[in-house]
Formats: sequence, structure tokens, C-alpha cells
Amino acid sequence: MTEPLIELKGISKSFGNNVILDNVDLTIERGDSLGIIGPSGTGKSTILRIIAGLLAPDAGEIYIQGQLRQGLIEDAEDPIFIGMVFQQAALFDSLTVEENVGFLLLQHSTLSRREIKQLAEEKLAMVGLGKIGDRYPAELSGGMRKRVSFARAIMSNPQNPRYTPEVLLYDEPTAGLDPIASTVIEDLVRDLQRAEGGCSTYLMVTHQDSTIRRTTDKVVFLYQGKVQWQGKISDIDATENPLVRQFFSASVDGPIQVIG
Ligand SMILES: Nc1ncnc2c1ncn2[C@@H]1O[C@H](COP(=O)(O)OP(=O)(O)OP(=O)(O)O)[C@@H](O)[C@H]1O
Repeated sequence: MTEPLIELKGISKSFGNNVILDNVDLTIERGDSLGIIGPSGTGKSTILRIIAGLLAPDAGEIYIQGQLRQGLIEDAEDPIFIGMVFQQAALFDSLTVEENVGFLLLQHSTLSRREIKQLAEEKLAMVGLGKIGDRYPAELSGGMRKRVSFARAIMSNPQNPRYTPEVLLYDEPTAGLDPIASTVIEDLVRDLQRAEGGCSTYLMVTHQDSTIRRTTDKVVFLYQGKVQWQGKISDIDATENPLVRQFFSASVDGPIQVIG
């Protein structure tokens, strides 16, 4: 049996007295499209930041392709590259689209600007954006900016295959988009999962019903620091779990305490 790409064992994290994650285990296999869902403030983004190596857990272990991670990503490289797509596209306004997509290569490779431009164009074409490399982020719609951030996330360095992302972490990629723009992004997530030069494995944090159903095969339901339920996407409508039922029925009545 092959090793999981990522394994979290007993991960806990508190902010002050607020316990956000309490002894969470999670396994991500190659090819997984795993949704992390649950009410607001249950630690979904926190889990992504811990997996990305941007935030340290208080307790527990993280194995990346079987190797125990020590410290944060800035302290030691993981054996595989994990990319992140943030909720806000997080583009540099003063750089062109192409410079944004090629940013890491411009900083960390010896490739020529022409080579990086060509690679950026290839990735932009993969996310359905042609001929916009010379534009600035402010000239694009919200959906286009998101797609640019996808192109940046799947950028790889041909000089060093280790910098090809093997797992993508999506943090609410359809938040704030209208239903049609959301569908475009959901289709894109699936296209990139299948495409050569895309990324076959990902975690998806989202609140949107359509995004959960259209982009994930399995889901983990987090609440009060714990994994309360996990199952296949097709199990969602059949489960008797009261948390999952309340969440998907959008009812204020049930075990989930409504905050605010
Ligand atoms: N750096 C931090 N310092 C203090 N509290 C934090 C910090 N980061 C997150 N939190 C708190 O931890 C809790 C979980 O936050 P997180 O963003 O992980 O939740 P979430 O499930 O992604 O929420 P949402 O669905 O609303 O985006 C929240 O109460 C948040 O305020």
C-alpha cells in the first residue's frame, strides 16, 4: 500500500482559551478531493494553514509523504510541494497578471523572463484566460482574478520538479462569486484535477452547497474542534447525523449553536 500524501495525527490548536482543533486526525491520499466543512469559526481555515506549514499546531504530528514535519514550512522543506489558493485572490496590484503567475519563478529560479512568460501563458490558458498576461489585476473581474490565482497555484518550475504542486489547498474559492461564476470555478477545480500540469489531489474548504457537491468526493465535518462525521459526498443526504442534517437544511434549530 502506498503512503498517504498527508497525515495529521492528534492535531490540537487553541487561540488563547479558545480550543479550535482538539485531537484531529486526517488522512489525504493521492487523488483525493476532500471537502472540509462545518459552521463558521470551527477551524477549517486553521487546518489548511497548519497543513500548508504556515501555522504550528500546539500538539500532534504532521506527516508529509511519510516524513514527520519539523517546524513550519520556512524551517524545512516538505518532500512534496503543497500549494494554496486563498479566499481573496491575493494578487500584487503593481504587477501584471503574468508577473503574478510567474512570481515565484521570477524570485527563485534562473529561468529567463521569456521562459517564465511562456510558462505563465500556458497556465493562464489552462484556467481559461488567454491574452490577459499584460493586464493588471485591477482591470479584471473577481472571477478572473480568482482564476489568475489558480494559475499561480499550479505554476511549476521545470528546472526543479519538486516545485510542482502535488496537493492544492482551496480556501473558499467561490466565496463572493455569483452562482454562474461559481460554476465556472467549480468546473475549473475539476478540470485541473484531471489535467496534466494541474493537481490531482486537493482539499476544499467551502460553505457553498454547490461547491461541496460539485468539487468533492468525500467530506469531513468539523464542529467544536472535532471531526464529527466523515463520508462520501453521496452519503450527505442519507446520513442521520444531526449536525450534517442541520447544516445542509440551513435550519437554525438543531445541535449547532448559532453564533451572532
Ligand atoms: N491568529 C488567530 N488569533 C486568534 N484567533 C484566531 C486566529 N486565527 C483564527 N482564530 C479564531 O479561530 C477560530 C477558527 O477560525 P477559522 O478561520 O479557522 O474558522 P473557519 O471554520 O475557517 O471559519 P469561517 O467558515 O468563518 O471562515 C475563529 O474563532 C477565529 O476567530
